[in-house]
Amino acid sequence: MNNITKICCIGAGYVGGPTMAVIAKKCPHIKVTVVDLNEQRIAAWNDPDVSNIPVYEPGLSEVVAEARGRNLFFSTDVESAIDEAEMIFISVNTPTKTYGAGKGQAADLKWIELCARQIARVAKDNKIIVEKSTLPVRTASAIKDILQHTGNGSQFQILSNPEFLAEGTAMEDLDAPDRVLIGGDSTAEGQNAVQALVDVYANWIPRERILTTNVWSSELSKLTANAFLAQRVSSINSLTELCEKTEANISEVAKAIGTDSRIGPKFLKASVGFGGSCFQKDILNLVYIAKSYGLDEVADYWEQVIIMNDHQKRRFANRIIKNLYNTVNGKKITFLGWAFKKDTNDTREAASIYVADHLLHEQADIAVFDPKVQAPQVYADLDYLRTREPAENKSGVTVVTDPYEACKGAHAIAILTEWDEFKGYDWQKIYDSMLKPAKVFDGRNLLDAAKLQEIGFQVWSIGSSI
Ligand SMILES: NC(=O)c1ccc[n+]([C@@H]2O[C@H](COP(=O)([O-])OP(=O)(O)OC[C@H]3O[C@@H](n4cnc5c(N)ncnc54)[C@H](O)[C@@H]3O)[C@@H](O)[C@H]2O)c1
Ligand SMILES: O=c1ccn([C@@H]2O[C@H](COP(=O)(O)OP(=O)(O)O[C@H]3O[C@H](CO)[C@@H](O)[C@H](O)[C@H]3O)[C@@H](O)[C@H]2O)c(=O)[nH]1
Repeated sequence: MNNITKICCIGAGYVGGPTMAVIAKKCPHIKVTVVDLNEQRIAAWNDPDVSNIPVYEPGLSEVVAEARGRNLFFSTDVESAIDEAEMIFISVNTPTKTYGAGKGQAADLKWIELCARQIARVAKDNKIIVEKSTLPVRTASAIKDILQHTGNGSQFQILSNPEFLAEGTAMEDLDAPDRVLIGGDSTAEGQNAVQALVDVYANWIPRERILTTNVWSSELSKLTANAFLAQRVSSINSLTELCEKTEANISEVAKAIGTDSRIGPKFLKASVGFGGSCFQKDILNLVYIAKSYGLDEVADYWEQVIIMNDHQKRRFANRIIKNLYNTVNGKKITFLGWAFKKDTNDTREAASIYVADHLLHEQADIAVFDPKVQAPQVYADLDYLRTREPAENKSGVTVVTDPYEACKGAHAIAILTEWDEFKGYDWQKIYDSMLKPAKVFDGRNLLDAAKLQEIGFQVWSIGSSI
């Protein structure tokens, strides 16, 4: 089975779409079919105008335009794609459970199980199943259990191949990853399957960057990588508060420690708090797994990363309230940015949602501008919290499509996402249109605080006493 010619990927989301587009681009000899139950999403992937594909990532639409219809296909016909493929990637969502045992911590594997059952029902010959979704360690054994009982004699090999791309840089990350990780069984059949997947990636990735391990190490490495990355953000954020009290400056501290080659400069950018669909979910999952083995100290250690992140988001909102003379009731506060980071339209777990929610409790009047996020998404994010009626979210928040319009008449501007375009705005024009004193709360340390102060703004940057 070493020469794979047909791949299917179940799940056409932020991972399935870009990952498969890159495989299709790099491996024109492989037919790649991405399937999803969500008809609207598949229709968007198939939109003749590639600028309408459902995931915004710099460089993605060009790759889709090149490969779509040649060897890259998007379809809702899940069964045919499973039947046809030699290798099936499972790239469905694995969110935190919102009910039952493990509620609020464990990963909800409902969709993974559905995939396994569907493969078991449809497959008529041997297949390699690749876990691309982020999964709790030992999930492969559950998938195997389901697949081994098909009764039709088909053989399945389960591989773990976690994805490490970050949104906003997905295409670069997929093009030249630090490493690709593949976990498989140590049996001859398992190693054959590993080799088949290594051969796919070796079409463009140097062999020495393709790491192979056992399945469990691979599954656990994904959760560990995210826990370590998020821990760095919480560590630097924990010190922002101390900097504000002591006249130290967090950017200077980050630079000073980041030049130590043992620490390194990346992931030391202080912020309003990390967001995204992965960090919180994966750490909570790690915490849950540790607890389920009775490892309470291990669980507590990692949970602290989330506690610090929640504190940072709340602290930012409280800082705005305090600075606006302890009341934001009826005051217009403009959010520049809603996405969880720049260069993506993804808003899952974005800090903006929680900061807005906190300010809405205080009856602020919020205006939102984000270059890539539209109004329905903003309201859906707030409604998902279920902290107030949807009508109240609608009346408390206005989503504006022009940044200058968004800032007009505002008491304060809060920077929630580090979009580059915010730096190039005409800040004098914005200042002139605002109520005075005009305040900027920079949750990303994005703007030049000294320049804004020269214009007349009162500026508060995270982790400095400005
Ligand atoms: N978003 C990221 O940057 C990122 C990076 C690395 C890993 N991951 C992991 O990858 C997985 C997918 O994440 P995502 O962000 O792409 O999620 P997503 O929600 O964007 O996409 C998942 C898709 O799977 C589809 N789906 C669910 N069940 C299905 C089924 N039974 N049959 C067909 N389609 C089905 C959904 O309709 C949805 O479109 C998660 O486990 C996540 O933790 C995400
Ligand atoms: O120094 C930093 C770095 C990041 N962040 C924030 O942390 C969050 C996550 O950022 P990032 O990791 O760049 O984006 P993700 O797309 O969430 O990617 C993470 O989560 C993915 C899903 O598992 C993994 O594949 C990636 O390797 C991992 O970086 C965002 O809100 C960032 O603004 C900071 O505040 N400071």
